[in-house]
Amino acid sequence: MLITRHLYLTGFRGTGKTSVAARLAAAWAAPSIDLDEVIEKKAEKSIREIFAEGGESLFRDLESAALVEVAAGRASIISLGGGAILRAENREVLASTGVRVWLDATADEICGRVLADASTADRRPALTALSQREEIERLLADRHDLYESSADFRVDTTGKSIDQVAAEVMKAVGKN
Ligand SMILES: Nc1ncnc2c1ncn2[C@@H]1O[C@H](COP(=O)(O)OP(=O)(O)OP(=O)(O)O)[C@@H](O)[C@H]1O
Ligand SMILES: O=C(O)C1=C[C@@H](O)[C@@H](O)[C@H](O)C1
Ligand SMILES: [Mg+2]
Repeated sequence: MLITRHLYLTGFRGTGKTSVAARLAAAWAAPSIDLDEVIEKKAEKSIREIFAEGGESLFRDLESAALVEVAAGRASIISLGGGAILRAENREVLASTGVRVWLDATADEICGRVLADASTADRRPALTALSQREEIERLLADRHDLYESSADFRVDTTGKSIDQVAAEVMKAVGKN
């Protein structure tokens, strides 16, 4: 299937953006881009190293630059970092260049997924001084309205398999 606009997957860490993007890309034979990976490739550093060097503000600057670059490219399935919706300039790029699907999940579900996959926690530096569980709860609550207002569709992933979520995204955007 030929996609004519980007499909952006937004949502908190561990909601399945990268996993679902891979499924959609396979189903539609469309390119899939992971914004966190683009940032790491361009910087030639891991996200953890970028945070260690310049903190969250350096990471957010690199994230905004990477988003502008991929948004200008060929129509793709683009999985975003969990905080890509924080900056207004990013939200404008998303709204004007693609369809935005928010993958949501409860804090319990996210904790379970992140704890089950130790590499996820390792690849994502802490953004607060809170415990992992408290950080997830706090940021989910703080970001809720931004995720909501930055989305054309919301898909609740709690208790669903990656294949089920991918099928719901396809249904939501009207391409099965
Ligand atoms: N629906 C699901 N059911 C069970 N496990 C899932 C589901 N979606 C994702 N996972 C698991 O949760 C972990 C995180 O998934 P994934 O990397 O796709 O999330 P993400 O939203 O891209 O996270 P990040 O923002 O950290 O990049 C992986 O171990 C993945 O296998
Ligand atoms: O939730 C966040 O702010 C982040 C999520 C990850 O995808 C990475 O983009 C980075 O670790 C920041
Ligand atoms: Mg991801």
